[in-house]
Formats: sequence, structure tokens, C-alpha cells
Amino acid sequence: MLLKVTVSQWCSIYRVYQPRFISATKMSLEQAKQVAAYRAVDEFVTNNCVFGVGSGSTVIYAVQRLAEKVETDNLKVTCIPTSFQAKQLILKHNLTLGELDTHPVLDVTIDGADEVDANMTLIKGGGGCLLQEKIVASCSKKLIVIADYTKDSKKLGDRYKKGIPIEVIPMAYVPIKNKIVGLFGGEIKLRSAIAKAGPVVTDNGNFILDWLFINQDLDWQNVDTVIKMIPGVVETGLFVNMCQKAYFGQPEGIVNERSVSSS
Ligand SMILES: O=C[C@H](O)[C@H](O)[C@H](O)COP(=O)(O)O
Repeated sequence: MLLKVTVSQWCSIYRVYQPRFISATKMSLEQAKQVAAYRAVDEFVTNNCVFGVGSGSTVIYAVQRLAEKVETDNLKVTCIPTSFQAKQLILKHNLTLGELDTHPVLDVTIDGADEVDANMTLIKGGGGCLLQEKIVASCSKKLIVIADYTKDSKKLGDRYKKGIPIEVIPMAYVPIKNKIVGLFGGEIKLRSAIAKAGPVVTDNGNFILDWLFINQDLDWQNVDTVIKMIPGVVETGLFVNMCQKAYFGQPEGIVNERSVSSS
């Protein structure tokens, strides 16, 4: 028997099932973040370690797991935050808060990423926290990335479409924008705030430019160096040769790993 469904019937079916589909997808994304975060914390947190706490939605699960382990295994861990958000998470979970003044060398930092390419080059800063993240990562013996499966890509720009974040001094954003486009092409947008009129202001009082690059085959180490030489640029969200290992949570709850040697 052929079942005839009219356009308006299709619309009703779509209206009923679409929210369920979205929430199932959202749930599997959250689950993917959680399994990746738990795995990384279980593998890298040891007693007496100095631990860098990254920023973003995936790191929330890492801090949850860390708090559990500190409690159950009676661990002593000093946590160095990479943002206001990270500091709040450390305090909320009653973990020991440290700073670079007293702990300039960290054993490990666990952080999220917006995209990880085949060479383990990262785009970070989708949440505006790239500067402190890069400082803390540069002081860490290891940088471990935790992410869901949507962040795993071959080339930068394959999956993350919002561009490379660049933190800049506010008075210089227009000339910086013109110089980067002149040097490497593409388009640059000043990031706008959502619950505030005007631009996003970072934890450090700066603006964020999002550079929508076109050429995916650029030498990212060189790009990073050249952009950082422009007066007024504070930091870029390109993390080149910094990350040793990445954990990608999958929708079905397993975790794929990639390390520098295996990429
Ligand atoms: O500025 C934000 C950070 O670089 C985050 O680590 C990055 O955006 C990934 O965040 P999420 O875990 O929320 O995807």
C-alpha cells in the first residue's frame, strides 16, 4: 500500500521530530566531550602535579573529573587557570588555585580546541581565551587537548568555519585587520558581543578579530610569527607544535587518540 503524505503532514512530522533530533545530537556531543575529558584526566593527573586548567565547555568535564579524583584518591594538585572561567571552575570545585608567579613550570595542561589538524596544529580562542591559554601552555611540559569528534580535521578550516581568532589592542584593530588581509588574503571580522552592544572584550581588556582565511595550505608557523610581528597584535589562536596529544570523544562514547608521533 502506498502511503501518501501531504506537504503539510510532512511539516507537522518535521515540527515534532526535529527538536528530538537536535537534542539527541547535542547529548551525543556532550557525551563525547565528557569521555574525552575523563580519559585525559585519568591518564595525566598525578599526585603533587601542577595542572593547567584550560577554558571552554569541554574543560568543565575535566575539572569535574579532577575534583572527583582529588577527593577519592586524596591527591594534591595545584591548578593554574587559563581564564576567568577556569579560575571560577577551580574555586567552585574547591581545588587548589595557583598562579604562574609561584608555579612557573606546569606538569601538564588539559585544554579544549576549536580544531585540530593532522599535524596537531590547533585553532583556539573560539571562546576568546587564547592569550592566557597560550601563556600557560607554553609553561607546561605537556599540552593535552580534549575535544568532541567535530574538532578532528585534516586541514585547518575543514571543519571550523569561524576563522582564526587574533587578540589585539583595541586602538589598532583596523590597521591590523588591513595588514593581515594584505599579507595573506581572506576576510577579517571584529568579534561582536552577544549580550552587550559592541565588540567582545577579552579577560585582558582586548578585542578579538576572527580571520576567515582562504588558503588552507599556509605554513602556520610562519603565519603565526608574521602576524605576531604586527604592532598591536597580542596573540593568535594558532597553536603550532605545542600539543602532544589529543583525545576526540566519539558519539558512541569511545575515545580516539592522536599524538604527535602518530599523526
Ligand atoms: O577560547 C576558548 C578556548 O580556546 C576553548 O578551549 C576552545 O574554544 C574550545 O572550546 P570548547 O571546549 O567549548 O569547544
